[in-house]
Amino acid sequence: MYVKVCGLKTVDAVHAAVDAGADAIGVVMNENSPRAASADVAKTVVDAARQAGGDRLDIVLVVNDKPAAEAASLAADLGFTVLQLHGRRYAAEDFAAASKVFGTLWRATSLAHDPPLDVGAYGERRLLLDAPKPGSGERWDLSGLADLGLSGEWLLAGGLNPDNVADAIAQARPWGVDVSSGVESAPGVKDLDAIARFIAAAKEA
Ligand SMILES: O=C(O)c1ccccc1N[C@@H]1O[C@H](COP(=O)(O)O)[C@@H](O)[C@H]1O
Repeated sequence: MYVKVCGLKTVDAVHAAVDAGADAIGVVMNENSPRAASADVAKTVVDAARQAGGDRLDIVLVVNDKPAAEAASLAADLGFTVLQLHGRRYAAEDFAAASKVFGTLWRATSLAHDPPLDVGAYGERRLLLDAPKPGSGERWDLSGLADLGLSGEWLLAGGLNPDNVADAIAQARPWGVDVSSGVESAPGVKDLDAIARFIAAAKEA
């Protein structure tokens, strides 16, 4: 099981995730998020992630409030390896614009937005299915997901935590999982022990 831990802002959190076996870490650069990282913080996290995780770790910039081409330039300038364009504001033409500037794109969406469900529909490398409110920590209805016939490299997100991730995997059968609020002690503050527990639970599922 591929595991991404999102919303990291500190070097300690990067080390906790990498040491526990995370496959990807995410940094949110979204003004209204409790996890919003400045450019300086993002650069520090990216450098620590590169050093700790080497080439095997995906280092993901997450945005949902910036024009796609601007987000792509930011991802390139700061040294990210993946750009996650999150939410319904990003249409196929936004992915086309971003791909001129930056190589690896992920599309994050919600079933509530009735998106195309085939991975790569907008030229993205991976698809992430999230709750309607990104980064809210709210659970959403996973029943029926396994019947949608999703295939390929898609990640489940939204309201996951160390205690529910194994059940969520059994129910939805994703290729990977993604967590943010569920490994925090307060909004924007990562709980290093919860990060390790989440990764262990997902990998054992
Ligand atoms: O975390 C945020 O604040 C955020 C802001 C804008 C776009 C996406 C954001 N987070 C993404 O939401 C998923 C699920 O979060 P949670 O586990 O339910 O809190 C997270 O993996 C991020 O990719």
